Amino acid sequence: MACTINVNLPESSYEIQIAPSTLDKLGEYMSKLELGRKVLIVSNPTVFELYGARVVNSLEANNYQVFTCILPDGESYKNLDSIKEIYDACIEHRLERSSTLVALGGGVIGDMTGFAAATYLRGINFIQAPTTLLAMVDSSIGGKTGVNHPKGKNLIGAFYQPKFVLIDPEVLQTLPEREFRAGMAEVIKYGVIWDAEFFAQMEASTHLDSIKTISPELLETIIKLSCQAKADVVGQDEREAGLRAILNYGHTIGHAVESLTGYTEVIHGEAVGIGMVAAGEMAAELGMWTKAETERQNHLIAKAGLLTHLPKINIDEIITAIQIDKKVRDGKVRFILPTQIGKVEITNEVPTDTIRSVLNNLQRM
Ligand SMILES: NC(=O)c1ccc[n+]([C@@H]2O[C@H](COP(=O)([O-])OP(=O)(O)OC[C@H]3O[C@@H](n4cnc5c(N)ncnc54)[C@H](O)[C@@H]3O)[C@@H](O)[C@H]2O)c1
Ligand SMILES: O=C(O)C(=O)C[C@@H](O)[C@H](O)[C@H](O)COP(=O)(O)O
Ligand SMILES: [Zn+2]
Repeated sequence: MACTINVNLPESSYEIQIAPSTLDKLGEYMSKLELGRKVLIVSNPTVFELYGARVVNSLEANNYQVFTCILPDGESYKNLDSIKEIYDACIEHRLERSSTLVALGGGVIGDMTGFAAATYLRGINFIQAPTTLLAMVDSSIGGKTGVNHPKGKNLIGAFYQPKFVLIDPEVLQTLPEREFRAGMAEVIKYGVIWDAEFFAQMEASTHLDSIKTISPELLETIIKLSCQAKADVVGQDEREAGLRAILNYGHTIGHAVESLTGYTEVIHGEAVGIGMVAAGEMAAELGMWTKAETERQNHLIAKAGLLTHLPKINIDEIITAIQIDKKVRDGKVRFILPTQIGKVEITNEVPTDTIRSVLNNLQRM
């Protein structure tokens, strides 16, 4: 299944390499870029125990001097304290401008490592080695890096691109099923916002809800088409001046749900699934697409084993939380809403009554 996808950008194009056992080739890939000899691997105990030795061996075999920074596991550690731990390790090991940070883990590790790389010495090299489905198909690509603030998701960050992304799909075999399903939410997102054919292919498939039973061919397609969709969008609008906002489909309500449930009860991908259901229902209320299309979308989300109703959260708190969404303009919350499977639009404003009634209905389900 080896394949290369290019992320074409004005100043910092790079490759996404997808191949089995590719983690063992990280050192080799790095050598081609003529980077400095010092490398700091940023990971967490869960992932490092499983895959750290392979990455260390590959780097050492290519004459890199390797250091590690192992952060606690979990979204609740995606904060500035963890970034300070990365800076401390960089300083302790005298990392230089030519040195490299390697993010080995899911989206939490990837977002934090990218932010530390963007800011340490005003910018050093970084590489994404994603180990969750979500990180492979979404967070490792496109250069959105950052951390959460107690008041909301990803409020502090920078756009900063990796030198390359190395995807070894075999590592998904150890991923907990819940995390696999969460990744499927971002995969389904690409079908709704960008690729109707891909959506239909998933609709016609079975076993979308388990890494143990999904067919290897479908998994391969899912990773490739998702990476391609993300690369296409980011290639047209690196810094979210316009088009890129479509990648935020489902995230306005999703981020509020995630933060209001303390980042553990509902994890990112699950919250995005609920957010897509809410956005689809809003679009139907506003006559932007049909009820039948909403049901097609919701059916696929449910088939991937994801929640389609809103957990018990105070709806006023959700309405308040969405006011700090990054798409807010002139104080108005803007939503990405679908017009048909494969197409979405950014709205100017959705009446608060519509938001409230959709959320109420989703909670009663
Ligand atoms: N930058 C972006 O464009 C972007 C896009 C989407 C999501 N995100 C961010 O990504 C984060 C979510 O990332 P995530 O879903 O990868 O969660 P995560 O990073 O928390 O990883 C999920 C869990 O899986 C474990 N894990 C990772 N790989 C494993 C493997 N191969 N085997 C066994 N266990 C493994 C991790 O230790 C963790 O416990 C959120 O913070 C979200 O905001 C960023
Ligand atoms: O890459 C993007 O652009 C996205 O919006 C991808 C999202 O899946 C991701 O969760 C992103 O981190 C959300 O961005 P934010 O700007 O709303 O924090
Ligand atoms: Zn996301």
